[in-house]
Parts: sequence; structure tokens; C-alpha cells
Amino acid sequence: MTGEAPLLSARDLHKTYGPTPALDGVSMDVRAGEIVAVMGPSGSGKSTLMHCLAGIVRPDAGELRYRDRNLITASDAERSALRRREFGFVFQFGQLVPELTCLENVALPLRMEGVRRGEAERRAAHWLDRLDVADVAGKRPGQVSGGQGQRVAVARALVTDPAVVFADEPTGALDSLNGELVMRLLTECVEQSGTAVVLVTHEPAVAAYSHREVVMRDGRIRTSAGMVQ
Ligand SMILES: Nc1ncnc2c1ncn2[C@@H]1O[C@H](COP(=O)(O)OP(=O)(O)OP(=O)(O)O)[C@@H](O)[C@H]1O
Repeated sequence: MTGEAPLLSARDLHKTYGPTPALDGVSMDVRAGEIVAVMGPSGSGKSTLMHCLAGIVRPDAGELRYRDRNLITASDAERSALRRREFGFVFQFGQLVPELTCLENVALPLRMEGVRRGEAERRAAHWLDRLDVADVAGKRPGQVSGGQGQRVAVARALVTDPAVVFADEPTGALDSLNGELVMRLLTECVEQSGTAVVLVTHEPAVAAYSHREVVMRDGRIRTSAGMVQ
């Protein structure tokens, strides 16, 4: 794995909000199939780093590439197409559309890419099954438990077969048992498909599912250690 070119490559990223340097010279690579946990105290820049890597926030300075594409100079339209096609996202709260069923929520990223309804829903049903929540397909997000909703959100992040999944505190709203279940299913799925994961978490039990931890403090990376899988 180490011989391959990284999927994402960040060099000396800087991002400042007013007087606050949220990122103060961050360099890191993410390779295919790798699960990287980004840890560190509140306000240390974890979410800003993830949002830069995902092409959501544009750094003020530095170099950032996804495969052969320069994410700093890419237009907003190119960056948003890249997010839709190549990346998946799981957040702590509220990413499911309340008016749609769980099946329709998972099918949505495919529909936005022009996949026909029948095909999109067939693929969505497959992912609900993989995440062990096939039984909630016809329910709306408000009718399912927090753990089920988060598994639906993981299914939605994976349905487009992304190269990288970005997960920001994906288990933060769950009890530890449900959190472990979400992480176990997520890591099993990505290991089979070779998807990389960038995971922001405060919880060591969640970071334990990663291959590598990056620890941030004051907008800089403090340590980056390999983990035993
Ligand atoms: N949109 C924004 N506007 C202004 N300041 C921001 C913005 N986003 C982040 N910051 C500031 O940048 C710094 C890093 O924030 P960031 O959210 O990246 O940290 P974090 O490590 O993810 O924190 P937490 O664990 O609390 O989510 C903080 O000082 C924060 O207040």
C-alpha cells in the first residue's frame, strides 16, 4: 500500500478565520484503503482540516491534490462535482432528508448523478442490507432510532462507491454499543471496497478502528502514528 501514490496529498496547509489560525501548516497524505483518525482537543482544527481535504473549504495557502487534481485552483463547480462523484460524507447529526424514506435518502446521491429511480433504489436497498437496516427502508428518518439512522447515513455515504469517505464524529450522538456497531459495519464495508476513510473523533474507542491516528493541536499535527489493526 505504501508504494502507491496517495489519493489525497496536503502540504503546508494554512487557513485563518479572522485572527485565529485554524490550520497552521498541516501536511498529510491519505492512501487508498487507509482509515485515518484525526484527533485532538476542541478547536485544534480537526474539522477545518477535514473540510479542506474534502474540497468544502479552500485553504488560504499550501498545496492540496486529489489524485492528479489541484483542489486549491479547481473551480467551485469542479470541487462540488468531485465531492458528489468521488467522496462520501457522514456527519454527527441531521444529514438525512426528513421528508424522504430511508431508501430514498440512500438513493438520493445516485439520483443527483442521473441514475434512474429503479436502479438507484436497487443499489440503495443493497447498501441498507449491508448496513443491517433493510427493515427501515420504507420509514422516514424521524421514525427510526439514532443508531439505525446513522447506519442509513453510512449506506448513503457508500452508495456511490466513493474513493474517500469523510466522517465527522459519526458516532458522536450514539451510545457506545451503537457507536461500535456503526464503526464495525463501516470499517468492514470499506475494507472490502478499498475506500479510504478520514474520521474526525474525540473517542479513543472509535479511533481504535483506524489504521493510523493524526493528533492535532493549535492547527498543527502533533503526532502521526501507525496503529496496530
Ligand atoms: N467558519 C468559521 N468561522 C470562524 N472561525 C472558525 C470557523 N471554523 C472554525 N473556526 C475556528 O477555527 C479553529 C479550529 O476549528 P475546528 O472546528 O476546525 O476545530 P475542531 O478541532 O474540529 O473543534 P471541535 O472538536 O470543537 O469540533 C477554532 O478556533 C474555530 O473557532
